[in-house]
Amino acid sequence: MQHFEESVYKLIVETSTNLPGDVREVIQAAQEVEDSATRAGLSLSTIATNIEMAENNVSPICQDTGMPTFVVHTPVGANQMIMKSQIRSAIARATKDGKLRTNSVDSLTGANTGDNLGPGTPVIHFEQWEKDDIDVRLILKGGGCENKNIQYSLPTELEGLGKAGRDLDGIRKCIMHAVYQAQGQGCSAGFIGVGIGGDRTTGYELAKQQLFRHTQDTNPNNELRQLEEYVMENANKLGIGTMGFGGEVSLLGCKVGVMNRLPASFFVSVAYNCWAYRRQGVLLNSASGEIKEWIYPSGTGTPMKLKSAEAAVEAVAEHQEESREIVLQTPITEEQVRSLKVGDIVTINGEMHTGRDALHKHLMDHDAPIDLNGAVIYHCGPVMMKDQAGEWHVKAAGPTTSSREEPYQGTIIKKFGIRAVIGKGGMGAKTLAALQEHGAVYLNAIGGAAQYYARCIKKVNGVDFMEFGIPEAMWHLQTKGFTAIVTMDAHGNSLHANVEQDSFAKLSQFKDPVFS
Ligand SMILES: O=C(O)C[C@H](O)C(=O)O
Ligand code: SF4
Repeated sequence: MQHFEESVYKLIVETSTNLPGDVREVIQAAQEVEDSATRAGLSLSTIATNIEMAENNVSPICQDTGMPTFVVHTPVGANQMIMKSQIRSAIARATKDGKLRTNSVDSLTGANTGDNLGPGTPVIHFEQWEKDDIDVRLILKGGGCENKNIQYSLPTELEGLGKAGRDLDGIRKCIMHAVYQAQGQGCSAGFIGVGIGGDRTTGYELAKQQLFRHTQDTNPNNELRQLEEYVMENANKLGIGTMGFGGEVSLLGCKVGVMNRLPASFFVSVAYNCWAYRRQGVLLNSASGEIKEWIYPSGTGTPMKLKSAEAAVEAVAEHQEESREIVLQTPITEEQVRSLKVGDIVTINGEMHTGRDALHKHLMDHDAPIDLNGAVIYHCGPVMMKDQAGEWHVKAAGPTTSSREEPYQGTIIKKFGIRAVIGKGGMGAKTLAALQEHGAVYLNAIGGAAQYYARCIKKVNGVDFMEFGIPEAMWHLQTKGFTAIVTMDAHGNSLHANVEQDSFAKLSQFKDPVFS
């Protein structure tokens, strides 16, 4: 087993940096369906570029490298304690090498352990099997899509869909609702794993297990196969689209599993995974620990179709009446911001500042360490590495879900004179009102495009609040050519509110029984 740790390290690096071939195929099919001269089309081409960049740079596809979750099958007699300790070492090494973000945080104090190790992280499930080899599978599922998981207890009443009973049709309604409620916030278009039955814990486990299936497989259970096909055909009629921008493709995959339940309970558990569907596996020789084969097709065999960023932006600006291309230099003035409208594609040059949960909470009752008048705040928790000269470099830096900052954002815009907030998934009514009152905009960046945005960051000018940990610190970043779309403007318009309303109206077409 002398190679076991090295093999697990290779598995982690591959999973984080090279999206598997079967996942790429599905994203390519979505690109075919979606009109490229739309916001959704632009997002998909950015995603395609990002996938290629991650592979070439051997760097994280998305800065949120998720909760590392291993499922290991071992022959009888294999020493699971040694494997566990070597998996932990491989995780720490991959973190040190910038292949994983420091993602393990003390739930009570917020302290980051700095190496992805801590109570409950990483997650490792062992199973014994009759075979001689060791099968190690890993999924890196990020926090934003994890927040969009949902569990239903049947029977229940679902908004837009009515009663969902304890039968296949009730399950169907839950799944349609699950896709609707995620909107674009889990970086749609997504993949869902569904677990029918079990208890609250095993139901979610079953749902997550489905995400280990091959994207092109067929469910051996005939009823579930029909259900999967139904969902794939109909969920895309909701019109949520990539990043929740509206569009033809909202869901890329649906896999359903079933297990027994207690007479009193009937759970339908849904695990929502973003497009950055990072899962891979290796079959290892149990004597040496060397890799015998990879379990899912390598991404390298399925290159993404690329379009230059300029061409993609121009196509949208040319074909969408409401979209203009605008370049802004920071600091931004109130007048500049008030001239922007939903649909505009904005390119930012100059300094921006990262800030997420810890910073927003802090700024509510403290001063900022720098002048934020006219500033751009970027909801982002990057992957950072320090070189030998002590200089910081950005390894991955896509946006995080903005809605978590909804309780604070309006107050902070007002208090510090911030003119633009960049994030993903949109924000709520309170922020929209603050944008209008104080003169600011919300810009939606493409979730998961962490390499694409890292390339726009030319220099790290400084950092404050390192005590919050790397993802939560306030990084001052010098950017050039950072492009995002205005989805909430200073005139009370919100693309997110519109798409949510439209998709809600569409949801009710799935009210009538299908499987009865
Ligand atoms: O934590 C992050 O950087 C992103 C997160 O996965 C999210 O989708 O909000
Ligand atoms: S930012 Fe988006 S792509 Fe990245 S982990 Fe979160 S949900 Fe997934």
